[in-house]
Amino acid sequence: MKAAGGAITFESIYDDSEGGVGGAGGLMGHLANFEASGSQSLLELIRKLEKSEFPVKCLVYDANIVWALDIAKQLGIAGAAFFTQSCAAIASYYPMQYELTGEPLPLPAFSMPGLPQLRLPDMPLVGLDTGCFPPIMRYILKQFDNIDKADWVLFNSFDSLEEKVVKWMSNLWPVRTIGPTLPSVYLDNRVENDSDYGFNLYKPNTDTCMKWLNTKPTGSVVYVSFGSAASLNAEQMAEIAEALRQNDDSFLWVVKPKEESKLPSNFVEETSEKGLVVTWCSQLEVLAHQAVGCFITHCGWNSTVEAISFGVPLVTMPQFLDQITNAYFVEKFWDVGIKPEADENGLTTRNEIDRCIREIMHGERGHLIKKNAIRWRELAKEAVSERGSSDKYIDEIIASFVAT
Ligand SMILES: O=c1ccn([C@@H]2O[C@H](COP(=O)(O)OP(=O)(O)O[C@H]3O[C@H](CO)[C@@H](O)[C@H](O)[C@H]3O)[C@@H](O)[C@H]2O)c(=O)[nH]1
Repeated sequence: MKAAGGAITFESIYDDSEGGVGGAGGLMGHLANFEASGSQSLLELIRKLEKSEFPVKCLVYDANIVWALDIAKQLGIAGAAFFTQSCAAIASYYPMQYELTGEPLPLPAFSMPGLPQLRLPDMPLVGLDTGCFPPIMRYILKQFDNIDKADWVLFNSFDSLEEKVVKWMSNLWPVRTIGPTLPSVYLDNRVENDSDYGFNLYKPNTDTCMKWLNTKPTGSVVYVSFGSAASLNAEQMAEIAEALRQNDDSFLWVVKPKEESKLPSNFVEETSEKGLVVTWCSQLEVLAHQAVGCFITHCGWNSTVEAISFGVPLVTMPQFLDQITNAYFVEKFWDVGIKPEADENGLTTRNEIDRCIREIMHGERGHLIKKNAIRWRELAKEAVSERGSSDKYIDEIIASFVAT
């Protein structure tokens, strides 16, 4: 598949919910408002484009936005659901939808040896909500309401990474893995000038991070980030801080502005010789840097795929939802990371984190994990290279519209 920088144009849809997620109705209120105003605005946009040089042939929508598919169908265009979580995570939610409705599952649930079948009351939602079945879970399961009508079901994954589950899921829907969905400059470098897609990405602190990483030896830095949504409690933040302080390796830690007050006092100043703390960074550039030797992560799916694509070993500290499944696959199936054990109070202690960093950075197991990580990195590249699985699927999908 060929694409040229600048071949993508952007249009916006209108969302009139005041304050967004932070508004009076919170997340659920925002989602309801978004449905009301966003669906109308999306409909108008597609109708406007019908008369343009580039009428819409297919609507690729975040699978969480189920109403987008209804609009595509209403307008007679194709709809492709794009899941932003792994195939395995989505497969683990799927039976819960049937648990909820009481209908029988159309096929036996996907099972992996050692991966427990999640049931509704087990869903780990720490930090998101309380109660065994909060509204957010109901919202997630809504993804399956109309999925049978989607023309394609896409994942930011690749076939060899999730072979068994992709096979299982293909009995349900027209599944295609099209990942890793990273700029080609980080993978096979086939697309010219694509690093920024012609627009400015949000990349704060890049110079600071790159200059600092450039001074560090290969594989010597521990990168720590918990993505955009997770919020650790102060006690857990302190344990990570002390682990990084007592460990001999250098570290680069992304601490979001709302978390900064949870750092032990004077931590940044006292560790400035070996550590850099920033509020955000360009994670792709950091993970691609040869100085990074391991990544302490919450295992959000994007971070997991990115680390796999760059061959960076992981220390996993999942917080909720799919992150638990991702961490499980990282350790047990792909063998690219280690999960520190939490104590009886759910706290992952400084000594345990430190032990895992040492093991990954300098231990025998770490050596094997690094080798595996490099193998997965090659498979990720292969998937998006000419005639690789993801490349072929993208061609197939595009060809299906060109033909119509
Ligand atoms: O300093 C940083 C930190 C993160 N990132 C990027 O931000 C994204 C973070 O995504 P992810 O790792 O998936 O974490 P979350 O933002 O927490 O993702 C939410 O959405 C994911 C996809 O649905 C789920 O897998 C997670 O559980 C959910 O928390 C990645 O692309 C990172 O490269 C940066 O660029 N700079």
